Amino acid sequence: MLEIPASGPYHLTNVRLHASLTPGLAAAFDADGFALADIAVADGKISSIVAHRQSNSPAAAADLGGRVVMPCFVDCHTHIDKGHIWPRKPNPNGTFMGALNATGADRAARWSADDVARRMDFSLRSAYAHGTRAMRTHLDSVAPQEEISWPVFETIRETWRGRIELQAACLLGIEGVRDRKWFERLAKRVAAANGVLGVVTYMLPDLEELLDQVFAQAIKHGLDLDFHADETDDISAISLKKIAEAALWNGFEGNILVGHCCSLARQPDLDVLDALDKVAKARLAVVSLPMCNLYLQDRRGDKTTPRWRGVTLLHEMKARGIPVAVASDNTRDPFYAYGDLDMLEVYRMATRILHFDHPVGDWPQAVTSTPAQVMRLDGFGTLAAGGAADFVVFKGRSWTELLSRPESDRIVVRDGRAIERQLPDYAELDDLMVG
Ligand SMILES: Nc1ccnc(=O)[nH]1
Repeated sequence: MLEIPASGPYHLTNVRLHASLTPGLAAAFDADGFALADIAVADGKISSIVAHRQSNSPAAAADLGGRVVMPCFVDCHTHIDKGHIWPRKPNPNGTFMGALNATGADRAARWSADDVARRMDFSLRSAYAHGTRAMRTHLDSVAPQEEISWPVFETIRETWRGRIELQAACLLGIEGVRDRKWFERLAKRVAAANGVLGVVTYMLPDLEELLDQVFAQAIKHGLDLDFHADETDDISAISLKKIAEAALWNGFEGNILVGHCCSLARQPDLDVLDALDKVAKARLAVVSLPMCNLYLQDRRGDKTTPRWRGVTLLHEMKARGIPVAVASDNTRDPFYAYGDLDMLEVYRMATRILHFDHPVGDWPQAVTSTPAQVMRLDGFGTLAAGGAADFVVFKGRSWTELLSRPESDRIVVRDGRAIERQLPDYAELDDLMVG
């Protein structure tokens, strides 16, 4: 069995690395983007990565036999304030409206600071064990929840610093911006927590004015933006384009991440081209949530069969240079009954749902370096000499091996050492699920 040395510097030899994740590596990459390499680790950092040479590996090196090694994951769109409430608040019919109503009722009745903190910690332990290094969560910020969840988040972010870098974005329907005084207070609260300003956009008559308010607050406080947009099959939902237009006419210079954008995949080609031109020009980044949207979209709650996948047009976006990511989204809550914040599962499912293959190209960046850039996390999501020795050692030696099994026996290395990767037991949350 492979053991990562528990002390001192060490070498890993015969490691399979992907071209898209190892920018500095000069090696003969194969058609799948892989090359064999040798990695040296010292003092929690990668001291060197070189192309594998049979002849001059140090005698004491651990031979990985061609296993794939990837940098730790970056999960840029989650909802760990909602996570794991399913047992006490299931979605009665699996639809989006069912999810909104169930979550709203559970939030009002149950989301005390202790409840939110314990479920968040559970989620973070799972993500950490699976190999996630950084995460952005949305925090439901409909009054009075913002006063409960943001202080909990700030405490947990400190507790987890160094294991998972945490960011938070506020989440509310954009109609909430109509209460200007309250929204200005919320923006100030978000700024005080060094957070990200977020809203859910849909086609309201005053959408443009409301977007201007959101941009004005982001500019005033120097905040990045994070939207939930067009999470629907309704082709008249074009708020992604409206966000791009608002970014352009407000001259916004911060980072903007837009999630979901499901309706775009249903729109006529000319409308799509127009929207994507604007998205590229406004330098928006887009995250698709393939597991949650496969579950939630095209479900009518009437025992009919879904006919489309719910994901947005990531290939067309990437071809235009728009930064694109995939992420976990919800876990075991009314929006998605499953999930464990395992970014390998997200990547595996995305490969099937979104065709991240044949060729794989640089799609692995969608769960690593691209979300890291959107989140302004320098050096995260790549493997490079001088960078942190934060990586995941898989059993698989190829894409077909890596993406066929759950890889429950992966080794997660943080600061050069293999971590204990025990997943939390669901029973820990049982007392929160009664009543
Ligand atoms: N997909 C989602 C939309 C809104 N809120 C959520 O938690 N999830």
